[in-house]
This record gives sequence, structure tokens and C-alpha cells, in this order.
Amino acid sequence: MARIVVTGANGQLGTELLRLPLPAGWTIQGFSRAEADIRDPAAIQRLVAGADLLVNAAAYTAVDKAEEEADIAYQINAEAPGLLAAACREAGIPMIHVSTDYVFDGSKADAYVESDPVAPLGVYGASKELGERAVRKELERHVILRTSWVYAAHGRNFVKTMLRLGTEREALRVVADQHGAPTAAGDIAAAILAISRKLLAGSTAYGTYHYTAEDVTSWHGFAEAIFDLAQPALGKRPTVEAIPTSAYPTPAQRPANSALDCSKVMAAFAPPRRNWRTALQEVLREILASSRL
Ligand SMILES: NC(=O)C1=CN([C@@H]2O[C@H](COP(=O)(O)OP(=O)(O)OC[C@H]3O[C@@H](n4cnc5c(N)ncnc54)[C@H](OP(=O)(O)O)[C@@H]3O)[C@@H](O)[C@H]2O)C=CC1
Ligand SMILES: Cc1cn([C@H]2C[C@H](O)[C@@H](COP(=O)(O)OP(=O)(O)O[C@H]3O[C@@H](C)C(=O)[C@@H](O)[C@H]3O)O2)c(=O)[nH]c1=O
Repeated sequence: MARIVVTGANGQLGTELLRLPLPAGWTIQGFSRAEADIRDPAAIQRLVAGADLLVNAAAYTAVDKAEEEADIAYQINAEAPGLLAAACREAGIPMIHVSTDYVFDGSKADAYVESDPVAPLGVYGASKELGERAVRKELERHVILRTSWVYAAHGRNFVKTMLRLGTEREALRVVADQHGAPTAAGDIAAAILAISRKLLAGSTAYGTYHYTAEDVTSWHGFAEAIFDLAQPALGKRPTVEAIPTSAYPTPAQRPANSALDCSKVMAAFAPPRRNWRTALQEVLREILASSRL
């Protein structure tokens, strides 16, 4: 028997967590922002009451907007995770907190390992990095799971943006000098379930981990793959020009290298893990079947 509680239940990851097939006797209860704002101490008490484990899937994820809404981004991504972690400590339960590749500056040549120094380039990354620190400070029994380039059928993401732009335009321009692993929210949810099972069975492998899909591409390579796979359903295919970051100015700077080495999580928890193209095929089928653009 286990009762898992999830914040940010209406987000990409929250939605996928609530769709998971569960082991017998397990329940997952999701709380949307309307049901439990993670900045509200009273809401936090409701979240942890009777829970065996808390997954924090709530976050402020608008990377560019965060540059002008820094206060809100810090409240949600930096301060609230500390409040959640403190409440978990008092309730005697572990917490799985989700973080991002954007805590790194992307200057490393190889994939980042967990012990590499963080150096976020923008407000979103900086707020998430402070959130990690707050969780580590407040709660020993934590797993911080950094992931990257998340997409799903539900919610806002690069895949759906590309599909929408691809129906509106003949030609798109997409940056080819930022590299990372597109990761399906459903795969992260399955990994979180695998980690939860081990933690609730007595594993003490707490700490910070990287989890993404296998293999790395660029945003341009990701866009090409999306249109290769979606072309039969869309009936058309835009051209996708590979451009440098300098040709696509954005308010927030993004890391050039977002690749995360996932050996540590595989050794400790052996979660399921797929190539990003395999997962993309599945999610695209779902998006195109439901025309949820
Ligand atoms: N998206 C990505 O590409 C990546 C995400 N991550 C991390 O993964 C995690 C999940 O991200 P993802 O599912 O994509 O994010 P989404 O933006 O899809 O979902 C986040 C959810 O958090 C909710 N939320 C925002 N503020 C609060 C609040 N104060 N209290 C309660 N809920 C709140 C949002 O509610 P509402 O809908 O009302 O705004 C939304 O439903 C986050 O920690 C994110 O930082 C890591 C790497 C990449
Ligand atoms: C729409 C578009 C974007 N781009 C570029 C801009 C940017 O460098 C890159 C990705 O754009 P987006 O703004 O969709 O993605 P972005 O919001 O930066 O995605 C990030 O979200 C946060 C929450 C994370 O934690 C990260 O892991 C990452 O997934 O693609 C183009 O080059 N052409 C385009 O037409």
C-alpha cells in the first residue's frame, strides 16, 4: 500500500503521472494549482497529510517570460520547493523533485554529470537551481531528478509549437547549435514510478540524478524528426532551415550543450529508458490522433 501525492497535476508531467498504471494497492492523487498552490503553507499541509511520498511536478516553466517575472519564478521554483521539502521532513516522507538541464551553462564538451558545477544562464535556470538547494537543505530523503526538453500530448511544448507553425508556414528556422535530449513526459513519469517503488521498498539512494531519453540532437534535428514522422498525417512538410542561436534572439539565453549523463540513475534505480525518436513516435501518434495542437 502506498499513497503518492503529485503537485502541478495539470502540467505535462503531472498529467502523465496520473495516467500511470500502478502496482496493486497504490494510489496517486494529483493536485492542480487551483487545488494546492505550492506557495501556500496551508495547501502544503493538505498535500502531505496521509501521503507516503510527494512528487513535485509543479513549476514556473515559461523560460523567456521568467526574465520579466523573476519574482514569481523564484517564488514557485526556488522558495516553494523548500517549503514542500520542510513539510515532507516534518511528515517523515521522502520527496521527488524535478529539475532541469538549464541549471548548467552548456559550455561543457561532454554530457553533464550530477557533480558538475551549475551556472544557469537565465532566471528560470537560476530559480530551479535555488529550488534544488532548498530541497537539499530541508530534506535528507530527497531525489532531485534533472531532465530536459520535455514534451507530451497534453500541455505546451516544442513539438506542438512546431506542428502548429508547420501548418501555418512553408518554411521554419530552428537553431542547430543547442544540443540536448528531447524527453517524453510519460517516460519521466515511468522513471519516477520506478524510483518511488525503490524508495518505498527501503532504498536509501537519495540525492541528485539525471534522467533523459537516450541519444542527443539539436532543436533543429528535433524539428526535422517531428516533420518526418508527422508528414503523412499533416499532408505537407515545411522546410526547416538550420540557423545559429545568434539568428534567433530570445530574452533568455539557453545552454548550447544540455546533454545529461544518466549513468547514475540507471545504476541506482534502473528506470525504463528509451531513445528519444521511439518516444517521439508514440507521442506524435497521440497528438495527431486527437488533433491537440
Ligand atoms: N517543460 C520542460 O521542457 C522541462 C521541464 N522540466 C521540469 O519538469 C517539471 C515538470 O514540468 P512540465 O510538466 O513540463 O511543466 P508544465 O508547465 O507543463 O506544468 C507545470 C504545472 O505547475 C503548475 N504550477 C505553476 N505554479 C504553481 C503553483 N504556484 N502551485 C501549484 N502548481 C503550480 C502549473 O499550473 P498552471 O497550468 O495553472 O500554470 C502547471 O500545471 C518542472 O519542475 C520543470 O521545471 C525540466 C526540464 C524540461
Ligand atoms: C519556436 C522556435 C524556437 N526556436 C528555438 C528557441 C530555443 O532556442 C529553442 C527551444 O525553444 P522553446 O522556447 O520551445 O523551448 P524552451 O522553453 O527553452 O525549453 C526549455 O523549457 C524549460 C522549461 C526546460 O527546462 C528546458 O529543458 C527546455 O525544454 O528553439 C527556433 O529556433 N525556432 C522556432 O521557430
